[in-house]
Amino acid sequence: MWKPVDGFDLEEAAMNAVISDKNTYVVAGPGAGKTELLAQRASYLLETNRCRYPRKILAISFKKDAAKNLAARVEKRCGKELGRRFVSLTYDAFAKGLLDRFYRALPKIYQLSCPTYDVIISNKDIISNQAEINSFRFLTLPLILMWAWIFLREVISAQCLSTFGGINSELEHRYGERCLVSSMAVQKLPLGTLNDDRLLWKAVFQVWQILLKESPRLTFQMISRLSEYLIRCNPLIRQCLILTYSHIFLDEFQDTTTIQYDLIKTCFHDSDCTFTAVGDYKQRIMLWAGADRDVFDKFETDFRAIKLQLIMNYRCAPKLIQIQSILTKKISGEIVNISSCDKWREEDGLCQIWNFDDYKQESDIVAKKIACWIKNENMKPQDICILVKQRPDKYSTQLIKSLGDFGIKSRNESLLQDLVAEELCKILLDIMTLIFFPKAGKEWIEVVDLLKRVRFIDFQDNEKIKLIEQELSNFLTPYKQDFLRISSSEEVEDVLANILNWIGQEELKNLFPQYKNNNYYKHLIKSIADHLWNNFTGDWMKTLEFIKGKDVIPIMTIHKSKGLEYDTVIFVGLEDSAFWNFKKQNEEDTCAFFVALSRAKRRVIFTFSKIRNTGRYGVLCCQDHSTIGSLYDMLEKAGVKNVTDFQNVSGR
Ligand SMILES: Nc1ncnc2c1ncn2[C@@H]1O[C@H](COP(=O)(O)OP(=O)(O)OP(=O)(O)O)[C@@H](O)[C@H]1O
Repeated sequence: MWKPVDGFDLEEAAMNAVISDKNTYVVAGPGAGKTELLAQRASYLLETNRCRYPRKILAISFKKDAAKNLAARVEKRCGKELGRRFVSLTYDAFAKGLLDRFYRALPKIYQLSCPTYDVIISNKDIISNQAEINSFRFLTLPLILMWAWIFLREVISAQCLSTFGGINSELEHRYGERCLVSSMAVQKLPLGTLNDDRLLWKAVFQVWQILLKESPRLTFQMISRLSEYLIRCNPLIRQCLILTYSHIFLDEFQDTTTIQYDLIKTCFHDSDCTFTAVGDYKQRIMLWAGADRDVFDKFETDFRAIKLQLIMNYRCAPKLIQIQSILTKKISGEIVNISSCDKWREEDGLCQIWNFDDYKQESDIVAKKIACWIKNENMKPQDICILVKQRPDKYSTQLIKSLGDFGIKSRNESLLQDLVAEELCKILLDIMTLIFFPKAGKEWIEVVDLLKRVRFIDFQDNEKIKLIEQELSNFLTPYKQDFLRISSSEEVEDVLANILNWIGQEELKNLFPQYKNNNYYKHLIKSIADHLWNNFTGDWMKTLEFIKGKDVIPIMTIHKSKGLEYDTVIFVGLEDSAFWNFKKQNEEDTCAFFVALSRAKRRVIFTFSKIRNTGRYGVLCCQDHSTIGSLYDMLEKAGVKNVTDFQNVSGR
């Protein structure tokens, strides 16, 4: 009989979800082991061949690093060989992969004019990029001053709507830019009338045509709509998908948007694929990005899915679970009795609010405290996380300096988190590590394994594997000198390109189809080179460790912290200006607060500073917390202590 892997004990409902042959959705709070449940289920399905060879499991997450972490967990639980049949992607990568492979199968009117297209990250750039192009046509004098350009841009941007694909002035008058861009992916394709508004439909259609046909540029939402359309129009492609994947996992299901749900439904509804979705209503923090409030109900109805609830919290200490229960009641009205795991004592867990006169005092004290913990509690920097609601640059610059004074490294993850999660980045960092430290065992195994896959070498063909190892060893030796001579980011890029040439760029792209888009591939190599060079301090090995996050305190937004966990979390700036939209999105911000609180295993500190440099150009602003008073009320109700006296903090 199959038993959970790696000595994990699963509560009854979790075990039922792991071995279920029905569509299920698991609703559970933070730290309940939802992600672990997916990893265990993957092991179960692969080890028992319930996921029948050669079919695979498709897991879909929101963030690149979440997809990567899940794949790593599965590989750890059931080994590399079986782990290859676990395909872990983000929603965006799944949709883009379909479009990139099958774009030719789209009906003519929605076909791309060429196979490569740029991805528009922000909706607002749908129009403003075009505005720039058009405006340059008007502004032929290169010497026009910058301020004039910024001013004109606003005006031109509005004008652009009328010139944009010949949209007439009536449309321009009737619909602002915002209305148009937010309507682009609202409907499934082909476009019909939007709320019977024929003119709006016409305008949206024209913008679609321009973005598809004239130097193609698409948002991920548009990519999802196109993928959904092409699957709907091509039953054979859908059949291929169904034959490839027998089981589908959906992580963080509470944040699924209607567009994403439509795509999944079109791909796999009424098939023999079995779904497992996991999520937590209280961690729904993507409403602003279109998360569908009814997604659990839709899923239950459409897929006749069975609901399972978990009651454990394996992550957090009991005192923190108590505080979370108070928030849970406020967010969902539920009174649930969550149990902690038995590694904790009843009194374990600490939550405090630290109050400061200004942000400099805050940085100074927080850095000292962290230095104390690292020294006295034997903690590693990566056991600690600094969270902010938004703009890590504004909220953490001073703190990074103060930590640096204690020799503690910290970094803003928003610049690196996604990049480091890229396969390409991992491959290059592994090879660079081997160049400087040929005995790095883990990296050696990873690179040899990659070469075996790229060169189609049987995993048991020891002779050929030896040859590959020799080839790798010969390749690495001269590169150390090349790196030591480097004096610019461009030169790093050249060396990286040489490494990739040696592996075989086309072969790599076949193995990782996400890199078939050449623009994206080149952009990635450039970003990796820039980050390596910008963080180079004279010692390449140290630079590599920094990029990998070794001995570095991560600083990130709450959104980036989803799914992650740390011994200690310090949330900087529990203040009105950080939660600037609290009145309008009270529910979502309260959920965000809940996510922040629940990332900590043992200790969570919230800071409040009376003065902070949050104004434009770093202008000092007085801070308040009356608007987010309900968050303070909850903490007070949970008995969380306010600390104002830091006299005895030494840090040394
Ligand atoms: N059955 C289990 N026994 C012991 N530890 C577990 C078990 N399941 C999960 N854990 C541990 O608990 C922690 C939280 O697990 P996991 O990340 O899977 O939770 P989650 O429900 O996905 O959390 P969140 O929604 O807050 O991101 C991890 O450190 C994981 O290794």
